[in-house]
Amino acid sequence: MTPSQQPPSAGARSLTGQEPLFIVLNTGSGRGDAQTLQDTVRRILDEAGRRYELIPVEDPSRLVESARAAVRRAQEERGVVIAAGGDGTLNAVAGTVLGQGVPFGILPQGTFNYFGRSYGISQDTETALRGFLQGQPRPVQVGQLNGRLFLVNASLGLYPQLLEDREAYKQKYGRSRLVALWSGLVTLLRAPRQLSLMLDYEGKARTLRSPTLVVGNNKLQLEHVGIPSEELGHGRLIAMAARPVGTLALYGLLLRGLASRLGDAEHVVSFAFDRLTVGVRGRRRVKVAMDGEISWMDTPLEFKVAAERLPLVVPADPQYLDRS
Ligand SMILES: Nc1ncnc2c1ncn2[C@@H]1O[C@H](COP(=O)(O)OP(=O)(O)OP(=O)(O)O)[C@@H](O)[C@H]1O
Repeated sequence: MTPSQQPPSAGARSLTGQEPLFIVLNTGSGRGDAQTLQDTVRRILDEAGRRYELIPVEDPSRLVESARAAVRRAQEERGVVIAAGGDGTLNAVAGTVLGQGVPFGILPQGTFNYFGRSYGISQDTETALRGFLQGQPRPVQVGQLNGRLFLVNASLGLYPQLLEDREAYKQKYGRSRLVALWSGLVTLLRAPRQLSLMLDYEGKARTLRSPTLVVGNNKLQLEHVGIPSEELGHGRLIAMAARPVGTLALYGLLLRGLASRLGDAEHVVSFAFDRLTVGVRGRRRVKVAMDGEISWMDTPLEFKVAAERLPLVVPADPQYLDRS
């Protein structure tokens, strides 16, 4: 049997430490210098005597194409695909890895790095890479929106707007969590539009007027905004929406959310599901954000837990675990 004929679950095979590594690296991610990052990766892998190929991507519109080529090589040579970048980059590479029988490693380089942080994978490249070198794959749950993967969250309405404005602020004022917070406040000063949502899940149909709907697959982020996350990860995702409130109350609610106390608010509805269909009255297409990247999608939207798990390589030795 050739590697490409292996069943998809073979991606969770144990690593021997001899696999060649195909590293897709977004040179535009994070605040650090991409050259320093590449030098660090080369130094550690040369020292460890590992065979590897660095695939730097300068134009992010070519990320998926580069990731597909890396997956093909990894299938042919029983290798591992590693993504280096922010959650957007990890999303693009993970989307090509899922179901292909190839283990997946990450070197988080973004601003928030919710995905890596929730599995204890360090934002420090050296620690993350050393952790990878002695790590093993673990199957992790990912979500899908209309068939496209998300690692951390997928959303529509106000939340994608917040992200789009944040990106514009980032271009102007640089990358920091403070700039992200400030741009969020500015977005809220413009009156957000209410959406008429028709939700269908677990055999229930309900309608909801809300400026935004966010579906989360990340415990850390849910805990950060104060939403209960116990049901997450057992084949369930968590949806959050603001109940219909006046504009002024909405500002209060969203400010509380930015201050990490969204879950306290009686105006937030959240529920767990394995499959959720969302219609949006009067809209055939809506703007959505998936792991921070914005795109347009046809309605109705279908959110679900992906049937396949992603074989994420996580550090086996606790000295490399980093939850900061
Ligand atoms: N799937 C994708 N398709 C097109 N462009 C992408 C994709 N993923 C990321 N990008 C772009 O690549 C650049 C780097 O994104 P990435 O999310 O990797 O890092 P970041 O922006 O530093 O992280 P953060 O979102 O945490 O600030 C951004 O300009 C982003 O828009």
